[in-house]
Amino acid sequence: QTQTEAIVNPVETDSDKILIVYLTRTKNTKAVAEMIQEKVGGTLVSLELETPYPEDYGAIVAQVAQENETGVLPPLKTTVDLSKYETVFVGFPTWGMQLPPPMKTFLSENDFSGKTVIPFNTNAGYGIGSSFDSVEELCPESNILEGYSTTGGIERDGVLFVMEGEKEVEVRTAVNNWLSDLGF
Ligand SMILES: Cc1cc2nc3c(=O)[nH]c(=O)nc-3n(C[C@H](O)[C@H](O)[C@H](O)COP(=O)(O)O)c2cc1C
Repeated sequence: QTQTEAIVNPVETDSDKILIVYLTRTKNTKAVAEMIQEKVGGTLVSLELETPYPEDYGAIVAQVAQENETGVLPPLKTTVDLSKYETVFVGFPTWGMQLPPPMKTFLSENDFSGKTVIPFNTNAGYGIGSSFDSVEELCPESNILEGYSTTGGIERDGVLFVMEGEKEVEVRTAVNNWLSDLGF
């Protein structure tokens, strides 16, 4: 079925028209973004805030919880001209079982209508929460393809970067299979 869909509605494989935007703190999501780029090409962009989050884990958890509760969209330092891109991969960790506030800012501030949007995620094992649903809500006029998610770090327990050794091999294989299924 996936192959039929790919023929009917082929994904854009011209790497000039592919953008990979990601948010990362401990670099697990960044590692997945780089694996995607190795397979499909495209431009990699890391989302940076005007005012960076605190280094301290407890402090960032508290700040994100407050932003999630109040709906505050933290201003971004990163700006991207989306006009030349047709396919946008958006990568983020799960934060407070939601889409992280900076990615909410990015998706709210830019016009994704008519574009293909593909989410990817790392998390501490509790899953994507409402994050993929939020991508759909914030990009109502986009063609959202099936996303990819894997476990990353567990910062609460002092586990930061895990995308090395066997884990890296396993994730690279899964990412390549997912991208093939999408038609890349
Ligand atoms: C502020 C904050 C909130 C988090 N909330 C969750 C969560 O709700 N569920 C979960 O599974 N992991 C949660 N995590 C863990 C991250 O999703 C996980 O470590 C992820 O792999 C980090 O990605 P990164 O290395 O790209 O920053 C949270 C991490 C932070 C810093």
